[in-house]
Amino acid sequence: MEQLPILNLSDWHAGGQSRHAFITKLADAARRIGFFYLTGHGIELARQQQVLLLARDFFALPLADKLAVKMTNTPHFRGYTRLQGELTLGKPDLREQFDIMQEETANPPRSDVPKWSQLQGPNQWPSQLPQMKTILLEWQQDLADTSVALLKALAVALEQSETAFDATIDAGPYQHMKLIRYPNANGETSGQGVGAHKDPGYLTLVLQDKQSGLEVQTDEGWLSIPPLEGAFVVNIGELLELASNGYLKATYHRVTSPPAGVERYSCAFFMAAQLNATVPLLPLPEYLARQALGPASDPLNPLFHQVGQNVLKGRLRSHPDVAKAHYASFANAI
Ligand SMILES: O=C(O)CCC(=O)C(=O)O
Ligand SMILES: [Fe+2]
Repeated sequence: MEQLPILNLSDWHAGGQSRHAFITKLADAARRIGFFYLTGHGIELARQQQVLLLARDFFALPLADKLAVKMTNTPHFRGYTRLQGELTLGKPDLREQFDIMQEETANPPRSDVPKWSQLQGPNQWPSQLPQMKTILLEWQQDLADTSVALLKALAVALEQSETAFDATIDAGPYQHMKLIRYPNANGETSGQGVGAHKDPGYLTLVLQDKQSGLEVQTDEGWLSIPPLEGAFVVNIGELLELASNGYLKATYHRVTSPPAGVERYSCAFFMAAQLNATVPLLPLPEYLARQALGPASDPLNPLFHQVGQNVLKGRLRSHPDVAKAHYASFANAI
């Protein structure tokens, strides 16, 4: 079975022939597989290792310390989710995670503002790891910059202006990241680290430790994506599939629990349009439009051009405990 293509982002920044070759390779990977490795992004190996180490330190804290920053504390979908606290395909995922988004102030809940404005708010930080806030916020910003460069390259690959998506991210793209720990299945439960899903946003960048487990759906079955030192695994999200009328592919992927005696750590970063944006349907030239099959949307996750509503719906479905605690009347309505 084939390997994922490796794209070097410094080719995009170099311009000229290198940029041209990068765009051609990117268009092919994003259309055929929806996944690729990214190198040349300028984020040093030492920082990648630091973030994975931080994940280890955080998950090694006593459960009570982790629960002090649990996601259900607030309506903003940030903080700690314990093992099996999240659902994919209606089934609990065998992973624990710590989520942050942009550091923001909360909007007072009011009936005349959209419900998704409650996604915004402050992050929760564990007092035991005082360095965590600075490290992760800088990391998140650097990954946002990297993903915006890729978004521009994808616009060019679709024969659009580099600025085609700018209006949807001009107040800063939506940023969301998770530290994740996957324990081994221990023979007790299914090995669903995370069930098969598509990511909802524009682009996802995943950093894996040395342990495989990520798998991508292809015509020939599930393709394993082993870690490649220094590289991020990048995938296309549903908003890009939607914007390109299905020319770009948001691909199903999943994580299988590691074998006995092993655990797996990863850090996933999700970039989307800003919450108040409406995602454009790009006017593809005829020769590309002919190959656009229409978005093969996940029937369990209907696509919304309106980003805030789309993001909130996904979060409510993944985190039923937060939905119950903070969105009770609303969750029933969608
Ligand atoms: O942990 C990984 O490698 C990927 C996780 C993932 O697909 C997700 O959280 O959306
Ligand atoms: Fe994912």
